[in-house]
Amino acid sequence: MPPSTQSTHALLQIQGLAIAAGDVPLQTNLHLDLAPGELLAITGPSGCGKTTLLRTVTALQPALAGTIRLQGRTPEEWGWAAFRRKATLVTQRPTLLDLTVEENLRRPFHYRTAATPYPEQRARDLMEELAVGADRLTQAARTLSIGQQQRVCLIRALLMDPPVLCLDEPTSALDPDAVGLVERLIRRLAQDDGLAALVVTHDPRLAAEWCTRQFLMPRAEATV
Ligand SMILES: Nc1ncnc2c1ncn2[C@@H]1O[C@H](COP(=O)(O)OP(=O)(O)OP(=O)(O)O)[C@@H](O)[C@H]1O
Repeated sequence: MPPSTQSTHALLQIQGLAIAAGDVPLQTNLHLDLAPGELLAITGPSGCGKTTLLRTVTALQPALAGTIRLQGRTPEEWGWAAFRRKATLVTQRPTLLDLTVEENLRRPFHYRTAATPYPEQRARDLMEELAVGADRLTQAARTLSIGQQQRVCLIRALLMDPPVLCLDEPTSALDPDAVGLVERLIRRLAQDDGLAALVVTHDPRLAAEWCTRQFLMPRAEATV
């Protein structure tokens, strides 16, 4: 059997996926399904390709083989930009532009593929809920602490309402109180709105308590 974890009503369906660093294969024949509301922890040894999997699933780098379908359609069928809005990566290291927090949050809504206007009140509410504070919307984003920046990156992704979030070590820079706030928010969105997530983590508590299933990725097939 290939390494796999399956669910019954797939929102995201990954079949026979081979992921690589350059052209060196890290994992082959991966099969993963994700249903609405599911939070799937991706765990495994350092260097096995967890981040690479998230980058491949969000169409930021090509797969060596296999198919990815979101709501039944491949990235090519969605169009790359539209697909990335529906399967959105929040990277481990914050990636904020040298602008204010609010300008960063508004940025994705400038593009043609944005279907809705910037949800100003929701942004304020999420800034409060994650204890960054709505008063920081006018602050230069890169002057926030790394933990605050990590939460702003999560808020930026959530404002686009993606059906699938790919979270790479989402709590690595957070203190325990902030971890609790992020956990409560993600679980509520999963329960109430059917948000699904792939969550890469080295934290066994996060994998066991936040997530509804776990996928343990084996060691990389080749050393890069
Ligand atoms: N752009 C790249 N060029 C060369 N090697 C790369 C590149 N990206 C990833 N790799 C290599 O691919 C392998 C997998 O990296 P990846 O970041 O996906 O692992 P990971 O499982 O997320 O690791 P960790 O748990 O340490 O974060 C590593 O050996 C890494 O050095």
